[in-house]
Amino acid sequence: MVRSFGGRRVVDGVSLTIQPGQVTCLLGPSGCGKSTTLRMIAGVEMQDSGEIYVDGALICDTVFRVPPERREIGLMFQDFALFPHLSVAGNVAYGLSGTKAEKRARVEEMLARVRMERFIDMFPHQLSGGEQQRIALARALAPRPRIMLMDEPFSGLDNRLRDGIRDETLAILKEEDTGVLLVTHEPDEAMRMADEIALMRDGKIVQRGAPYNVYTRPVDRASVAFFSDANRLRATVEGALAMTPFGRFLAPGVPDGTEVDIVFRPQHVKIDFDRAGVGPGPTAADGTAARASVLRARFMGNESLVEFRLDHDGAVIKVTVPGVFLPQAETVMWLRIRRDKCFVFPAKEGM
Ligand SMILES: Nc1ncnc2c1ncn2[C@@H]1O[C@H](COP(=O)(O)OP(=O)(O)OP(=O)(O)O)[C@@H](O)[C@H]1O
Repeated sequence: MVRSFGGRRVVDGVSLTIQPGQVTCLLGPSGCGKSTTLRMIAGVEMQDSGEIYVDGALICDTVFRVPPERREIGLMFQDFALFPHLSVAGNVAYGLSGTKAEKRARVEEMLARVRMERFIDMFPHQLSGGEQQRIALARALAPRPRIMLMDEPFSGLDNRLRDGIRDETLAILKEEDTGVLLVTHEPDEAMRMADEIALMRDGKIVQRGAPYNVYTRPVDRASVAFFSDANRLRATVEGALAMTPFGRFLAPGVPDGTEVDIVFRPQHVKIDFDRAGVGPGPTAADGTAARASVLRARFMGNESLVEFRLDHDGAVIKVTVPGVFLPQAETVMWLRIRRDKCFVFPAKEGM
């Protein structure tokens, strides 16, 4: 699908398949086109080109268009948007067809599913944020949508509530066997919820896969950096090898003279104390140790973040260590990088 605003391609050739019972997370930084993609699928935004199918049936191309309310798509957005003048029962019944008794039965079933039966005659303003969120889920699922579209549905909730509600929501969606497309800019949320992550940047999906694969086999440096802090060493390739203070890295197929970035996460750096100016010897798993001095160290709760300055070229390397580790500034130490956790990417200008 493609959608441009003012000559800028905000969604640029996005193609997605959502499977029943599976949660696909469209993950990316603010403004990359996630919501616009979702809005086109929902039918509240028209694509410039592209087609949308539900269960093999065309629901929208640039000529033909099933209206949003007939797409059998459930929607859930950040602000819940419950109807304030309708009771909980009225909200959940909205969008249901059938006799009064059938509607009532489905409302009761859905409220039981979200453990909100007691609230059936209350009004939205009498409910907490978490309770409203559950009603919004019940309302969206009541008509048995074939796909659920969720746009940052948990971002209005406070942190402590969020994890619990996320897990509950996920369990209910799985029970209902609904296919879900969930938009989020939070990697943690995507890792927690997704069967598949579609990583989006500048209107394009740059990578798709199970959370583990997207995290451990990123396609470029920006993808590494999107999930966590990322360290970078820039090096020039000679004879398919990139020389760094941490030893040589393989750069197969990269022409001589090309610059590459060696990228690694702070949790994959090992620290050793200096022993009379000597560090640990080189190993196949961790390469060569490089001398560095502590710039600053901060306690982060579960871990400590220590920033080092490399003797070699003054580059700053971030290292996380579980628990409390707060060495004094200027302490000399030796750093090694876990070789199996490093990525070698072509260097990009300005990055
Ligand atoms: N109706 C519109 N008119 C003009 N520009 C728009 C319109 N809707 C979206 N845009 C622009 O398209 C880009 C993508 O917006 P979109 O809301 O899809 O991003 P997003 O990835 O969902 O971001 P966020 O997480 O901040 O919601 C933004 O730069 C936005 O300003």
